[in-house]
Amino acid sequence: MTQTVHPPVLSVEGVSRHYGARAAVSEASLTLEAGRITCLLGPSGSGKSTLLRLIAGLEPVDAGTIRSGETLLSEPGRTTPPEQRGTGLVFQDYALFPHLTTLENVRFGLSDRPRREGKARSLEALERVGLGDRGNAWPHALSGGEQQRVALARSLVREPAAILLDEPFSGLDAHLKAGVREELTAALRAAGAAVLIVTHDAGEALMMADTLVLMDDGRVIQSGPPADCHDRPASVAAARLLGEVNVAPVVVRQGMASTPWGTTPAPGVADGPASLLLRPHHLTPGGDGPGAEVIARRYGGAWSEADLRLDGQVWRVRMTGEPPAVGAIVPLGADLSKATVVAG
Ligand SMILES: Nc1ncnc2c1ncn2[C@@H]1O[C@H](COP(=O)(O)OP(=O)(O)OP(=O)(O)O)[C@@H](O)[C@H]1O
Repeated sequence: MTQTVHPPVLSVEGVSRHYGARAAVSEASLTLEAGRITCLLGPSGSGKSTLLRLIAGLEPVDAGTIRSGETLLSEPGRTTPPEQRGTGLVFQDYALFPHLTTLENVRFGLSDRPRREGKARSLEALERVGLGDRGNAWPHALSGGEQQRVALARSLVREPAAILLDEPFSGLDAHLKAGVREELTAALRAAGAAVLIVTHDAGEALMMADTLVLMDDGRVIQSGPPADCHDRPASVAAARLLGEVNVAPVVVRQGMASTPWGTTPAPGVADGPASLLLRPHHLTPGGDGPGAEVIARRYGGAWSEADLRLDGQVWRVRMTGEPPAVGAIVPLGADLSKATVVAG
């Protein structure tokens, strides 16, 4: 079997950035690989944009290093300027020049090259994002998604080894987002560059990323494939970043945690109080689980929700079909193979 190789393009190791006494980014590490999309996800103020600016070379690091292969790009006291880093940046608002055509906007990225070469390469970049026939269009005549692809083409035309995008879908209407996301993902994958996308939308990150990097309070709290981060969260904060989760206190003894459904492994968690994490769709009313009281129900069409109380703990359950009536006592089952036990 052949294995796809994704060479590291950018290595960020232990970088920090302070504003006054406050650390916006603390000892963050990540690796961007060729042909792979990494999504940086975190709540507002967690340091995502600051980390992106450090990687782009728009700000100096206070600690740590950023390297491209063997080349050192950032260390305390030394920052290679953005235009010399081989990194393309796509801003939130696309920042197209309204008085330049689509082709001229893209060619602007190559204004240091001979005119003929610049034009040929710009056309090629527009073709790569599916806009080869829109070179003469003015930005205002393009949809939001098309403008975004022009911004991407302007970045791609310089053939960057890495492309950084800050909240690329935030300016788009909800009904456009899914389509634009697919188009942009396809164009980015076709380009073969290492891609970093900053977002605060968990659904978006889960769908787009090959690798997720979760940030909270300036720190990287978990990174890995989306399904691993979702199903095996490293902490309560990491679990909450990727969607709703039940958090229940449990006690760990000799590597096993006791739950209302029996014991479950708690690898690496010290004996004593800990937290059991279970997503609402891994709980089901019915079967032969212990009896729980329905205290709330929300019918939602394809998916419905109910809150069930069991031994003083309220569990959020997500199910297909109608939820049971409020006040009913129903058996509550859990898929313990999907449970995670974390410290704290
Ligand atoms: N230039 C600056 N001067 C002072 N503080 C800053 C500056 N830039 C960012 N901060 C602070 O650093 C922290 C991280 O900000 P950052 O913009 O990186 O977060 P974020 O995760 O991108 O947030 P959002 O999703 O809201 O854009 C915040 O507390 C912010 O107020």
